[in-house]
Amino acid sequence: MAPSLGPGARKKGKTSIANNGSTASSPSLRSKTPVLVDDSRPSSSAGPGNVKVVVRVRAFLPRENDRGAECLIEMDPATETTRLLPPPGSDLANSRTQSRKITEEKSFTFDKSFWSHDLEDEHYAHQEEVYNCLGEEFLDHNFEGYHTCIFAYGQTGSGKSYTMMGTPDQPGLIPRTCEDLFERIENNESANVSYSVRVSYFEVYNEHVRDLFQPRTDPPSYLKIRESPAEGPYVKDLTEIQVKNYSEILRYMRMGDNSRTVASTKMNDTSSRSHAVFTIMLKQIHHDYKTDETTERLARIRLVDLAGSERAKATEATGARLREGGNINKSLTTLGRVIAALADPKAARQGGRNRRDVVPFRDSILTWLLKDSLGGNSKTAMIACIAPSDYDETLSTLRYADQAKRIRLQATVNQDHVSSAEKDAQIEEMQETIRGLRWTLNQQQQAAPSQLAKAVQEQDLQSERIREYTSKYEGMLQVMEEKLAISESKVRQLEVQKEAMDIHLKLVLEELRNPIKIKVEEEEPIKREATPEMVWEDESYESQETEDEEEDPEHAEMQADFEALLNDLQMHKQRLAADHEAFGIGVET
Ligand SMILES: Nc1ncnc2c1ncn2[C@@H]1O[C@H](COP(=O)(O)OP(=O)(O)OP(=O)(O)O)[C@@H](O)[C@H]1O
Repeated sequence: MAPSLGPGARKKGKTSIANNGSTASSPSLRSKTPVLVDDSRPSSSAGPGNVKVVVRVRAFLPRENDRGAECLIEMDPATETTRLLPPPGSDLANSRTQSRKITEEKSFTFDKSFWSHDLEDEHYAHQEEVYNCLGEEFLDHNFEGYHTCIFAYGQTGSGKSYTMMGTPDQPGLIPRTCEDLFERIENNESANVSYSVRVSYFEVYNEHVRDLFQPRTDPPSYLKIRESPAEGPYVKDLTEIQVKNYSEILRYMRMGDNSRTVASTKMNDTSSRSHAVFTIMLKQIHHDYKTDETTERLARIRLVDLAGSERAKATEATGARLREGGNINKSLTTLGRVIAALADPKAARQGGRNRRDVVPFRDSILTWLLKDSLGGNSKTAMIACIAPSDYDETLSTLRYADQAKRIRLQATVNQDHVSSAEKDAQIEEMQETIRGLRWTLNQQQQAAPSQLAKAVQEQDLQSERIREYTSKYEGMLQVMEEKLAISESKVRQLEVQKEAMDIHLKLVLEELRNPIKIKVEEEEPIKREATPEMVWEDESYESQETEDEEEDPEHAEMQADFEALLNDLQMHKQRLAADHEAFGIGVET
């Protein structure tokens, strides 16, 4: 059996893009270990397991119109080729390029080129098209159980934030992904699948990580990075919020976005001075009522708006802005070195430990945190955003993008089988740890005055324990919520079965009350009149039929099944009510 875990199907009327040929129901849900994707199958134009790279050029901004800038970009929608033309001699903004006298036409081919330069053009790519061509395909992968990452790269003011976040009128890839995600969840009527969606949002500013779901403090509070063998590098104590619907996720997204470090520079009125990482964790929990087995699929959706590379001269930055710019450029240079190392076939061939040593992930916070998305278990896409009239910066962005195309990834379906007993054991273990932590905290609070000084010294240790206690407690609540979702799914499945049984029983009873009369051929009565024994036999048969109606074993068996089902349903409803009471969650049963 391979039930569909989720509404992986795309909405009607949207641009359809080939994916890896995998479906939501394959590979088998029973597998305990992650399943490796078959890279030999035909795939999208990105090639199997490679980073998908698209390019988008924006329209002129008022300052570019004012200087009479010329568009240096040409795109061919048929071949997905992007051409960068040399700037005209009269363009002072490109004077640095001309002084070197090495400007020439350059041509690149990517998986998709979005022409967003001229609104009047028939090929103009709106926000919706960018989502339909990229976001939708990546959300399909998430429902299949893959981690994904989409990051926007480009010089300052090239349209990264516009593409990722957009405006209230022209929402970008992040709000569209959130909307489609909840639309798919709500449209999935399968009684045996439950969902859990959690979000987090952080920024990397001046090589520090800041939680965008926490209010700003003075001095600012920064988070630490840890690495786990299973998950790789992660941000410790980062706020993760469970969200139930689109409006809720939108509210948190806006809240985090308003908290981002933004400043006005000469190149961009609202320039992002940090790299922002919006993460959605999608968990699909499939429960099979008949076997009482639970399978979980986890997908991490990472949407990254990088800060833009900038030339200090062009931005005319000084002081804090200059320092920010320096840090931004430093981490982007490291990103460039990481991409170059990953794209290098020699480094890739080394594999294993050596390969990791060669790639300088640890040289910046950004690359360290994106390690998994760039060189590991993820399907990843890069959106190279370019301005229409900056030769040098655009060439540098296109070269980055060209290198990124060659990075091969090892995406696997993140799927696990968890029995009810294992979940219970997990909760029990967590409760035990929490009890222990609570006891230690109480002991410290009740410490005698003589011990107080020592306790003060241990303040750091204690706040660390409180943080650990809170995070364990939140972890336990999450597992309990998942258990509750499974119980609710059981009740839903039983109700569906009961409904089907009700209809079936009604039909059977109806048929027994009004049996279908078989039309007798005209010549038969004539025959019967001739043989009275047959009339007697028929009568006997009729009376037998009446007895059958009363004692039909099939009917009795069905009745027994139905009663057992009702008992089951009653029992699960009682358990569910008890769970609700135990977890203090007021949900109608
Ligand atoms: N496709 C587009 N259509 C219309 N306007 C756009 C488009 N792309 C960008 N813009 C406009 O260009 C300006 C700069 O865009 P944006 O802020 O997204 O750049 P950025 O690359 O994020 O810059 P930074 O790195 O400095 O944060 C904004 O005013 C934005 O509205």
